[in-house]
Amino acid sequence: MSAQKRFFGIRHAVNGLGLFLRSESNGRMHAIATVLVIALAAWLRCTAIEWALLAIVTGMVWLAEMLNTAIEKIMDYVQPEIHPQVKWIKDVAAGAVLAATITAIAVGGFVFVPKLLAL
Ligand SMILES: Nc1ncnc2c1ncn2[C@@H]1O[C@H](COP(=O)(O)OP(=O)(O)OP(=O)(O)O)[C@@H](O)[C@H]1O
Repeated sequence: MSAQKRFFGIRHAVNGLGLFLRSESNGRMHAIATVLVIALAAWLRCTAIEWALLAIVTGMVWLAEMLNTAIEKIMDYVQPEIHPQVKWIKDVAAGAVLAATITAIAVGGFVFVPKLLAL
């Protein structure tokens, strides 16, 4: 792949991130939550491994939410009418976001709660 093609690929991906943040209230919520997690981790002086765990689960939530949003948009485009199959697809995609969020909350709890209790 040429360097120019690679550059434009990254530009489209950055554009996608911007679209998600501008058009989706969930995107802005994730951005605020991410800033809060970073601030809390810095304040509580997390170790490198704790930072890594927080980064992984935060990234997982972003990944799940962005793919869920893309799936919702595809379904609204190809099948705007009510259909049981669309319900199944959208519910399962939303379930992936929930699974990632529960994991992130659990890891956040394991990392932050003992540090907060020790203050
Ligand atoms: N075309 C459809 N046919 C059947 N059920 C649908 C359809 N569109 C939406 N639903 C149901 O409504 C739910 C919400 O779908 P919608 O596309 O409104 O997502 P949303 O409210 O924008 O979700 P999110 O909060 O994740 O952005 C789906 O999980 C599904 O159960």
